[in-house]
Amino acid sequence: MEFDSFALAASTGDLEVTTMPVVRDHADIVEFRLDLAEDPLESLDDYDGDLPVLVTNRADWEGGEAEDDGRLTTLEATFDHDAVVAVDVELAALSPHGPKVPSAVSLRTAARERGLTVVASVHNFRKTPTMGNLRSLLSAACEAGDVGKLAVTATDHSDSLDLLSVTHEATTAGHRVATMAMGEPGRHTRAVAPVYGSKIGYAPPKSEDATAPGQYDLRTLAELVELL
Ligand SMILES: O=C1C[C@@](O)(C(=O)O)C[C@@H](O)[C@@H]1O
Repeated sequence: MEFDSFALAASTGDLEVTTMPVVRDHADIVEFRLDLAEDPLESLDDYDGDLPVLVTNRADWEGGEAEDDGRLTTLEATFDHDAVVAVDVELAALSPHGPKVPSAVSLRTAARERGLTVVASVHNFRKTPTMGNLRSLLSAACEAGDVGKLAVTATDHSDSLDLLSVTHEATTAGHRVATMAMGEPGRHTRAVAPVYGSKIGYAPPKSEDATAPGQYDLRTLAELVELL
């Protein structure tokens, strides 16, 4: 999957949601959060749905539940599954001389050898960095992956405007990006960022199963994006 146009991801730790009508009607892809699943590899083996899968095994140091021990091995073990078309890897794990050990550079090579799309992601659960930092983070993510993803926390609307501006700039420069502001003041960016070029939206099938702060449920986000 190339993510040349907007794709809506049903974000979940439970692949069984793919049988729900709301998911079948509105999702283009499933983001399978391995770190939120009971037995991720077994669930993937049992998966025979039609939706392609983006795999994520979010590190505990980046807001997820996965500890470094075995995290990348589990992630890479999903690559042989036919439904898996894309993988999310944290930018901090991809910098060859970065602080994060183990490094995910060889996992990225393995993903590309199998034709998977690599989403290089950056999250900030505390704040929205300054414009200059947003720009450099997003451009580093675009350099490291096929899609550069930036999820920050907005504390007011000007944070949201900054995020939308860098989304627009990067898209105009020819990059594929996925952006969103987490938290209540940034919520609308989930619907609006696609207008400025963001290529992936994330939403839980049911709002009580949100995988990040401020997410709309899948049906609501689908309707908002469609309307805009
Ligand atoms: O990185 C992202 C985006 C996200 O954090 C969000 O804000 O919707 C949700 C995560 O599941 C996903 O991996």
